[in-house]
Amino acid sequence: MNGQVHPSLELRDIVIRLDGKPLVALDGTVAPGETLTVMGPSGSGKSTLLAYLAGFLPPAFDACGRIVLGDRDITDLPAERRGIGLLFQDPLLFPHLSVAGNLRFGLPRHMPDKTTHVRRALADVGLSGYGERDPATLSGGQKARVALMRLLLSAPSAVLLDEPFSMLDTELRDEMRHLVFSHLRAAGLPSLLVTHDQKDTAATRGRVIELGG
Ligand SMILES: Nc1ncnc2c1ncn2[C@@H]1O[C@H](COP(=O)(O)OP(=O)(O)OP(=O)(O)O)[C@@H](O)[C@H]1O
Repeated sequence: MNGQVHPSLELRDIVIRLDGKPLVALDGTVAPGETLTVMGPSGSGKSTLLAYLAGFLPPAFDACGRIVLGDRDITDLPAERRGIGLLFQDPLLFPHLSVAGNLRFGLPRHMPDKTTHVRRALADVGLSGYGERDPATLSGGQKARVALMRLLLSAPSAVLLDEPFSMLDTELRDEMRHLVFSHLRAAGLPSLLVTHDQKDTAATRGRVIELGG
C-alpha cells in the first residue's frame, strides 16, 4: 500500500507454558504476503499464541523463544513498538470519531497529506463519501472494511487475525475474505490467522498448522 518492503515473521523455538506445562510449541517462518492459519480445538492455545506475538501474554503464562520481524528481534518490545497490526471479530471502531477520524487514527502521526490517504482508502473499499459518518450508522460489512483500512493505513510489518469474519453473515464473509487476503498479499504482509472455518483457510491459499495435536 505504501511501497514499503515487508519482512518475514520468524517464530524461533517458541514454547508457551501454562502452570509450567507446555501449551503451544512452534518453530517456523511466515513469508511476506503469506498467511499461516492456526487451527486446533478450543483451549489449545490459539488466542494465547496471538496474544504472545502481539505482546499481551497474560501473567498466568510464561514463554521462551524469539519473535523476529525481518532483522528486528521484537520479543522483548512492548506491544505498541512491535509493528504488529490486529484484526479481530469485533471491528472495534472508536465511537467518538467519524469514519475518517478512525482512519486518520491509524496513520503515522507526522505523515503528510492524511486527507488524501483517507480518501483513497475509503474509495478502495467502496466507501467514498462515508468519511463524515458516525461508525455506529454503518452496517457490519462496512465497519469491517473500515477496520481493515485502518489496519493497513497504520503500516504494520505483520498482521494477526483472530476469527475476523465470524460476526459477518455468510455472503459478507466471502466478500471480506477476498478483500482481506488480497490486500494482505498485495501489501506483502506476513500474517497469522486463527479460525475454525475451513473456508477462511482456503481463501488464504497458505499453510495450516494444528495446535493441541
Ligand atoms: N488469562 C488467562 N489466565 C489463565 N489461563 C488462561 C487465560 N486465558 C486463557 N487461559 C487458558 O489457556 C488455555 C488456552 O486458551 P486459549 O484462549 O488460547 O485457547 P483457544 O485455542 O484460543 O480456544 P478457543 O478456540 O475456545 O478460542 C485454556 O486452557 C484457557 O483456559
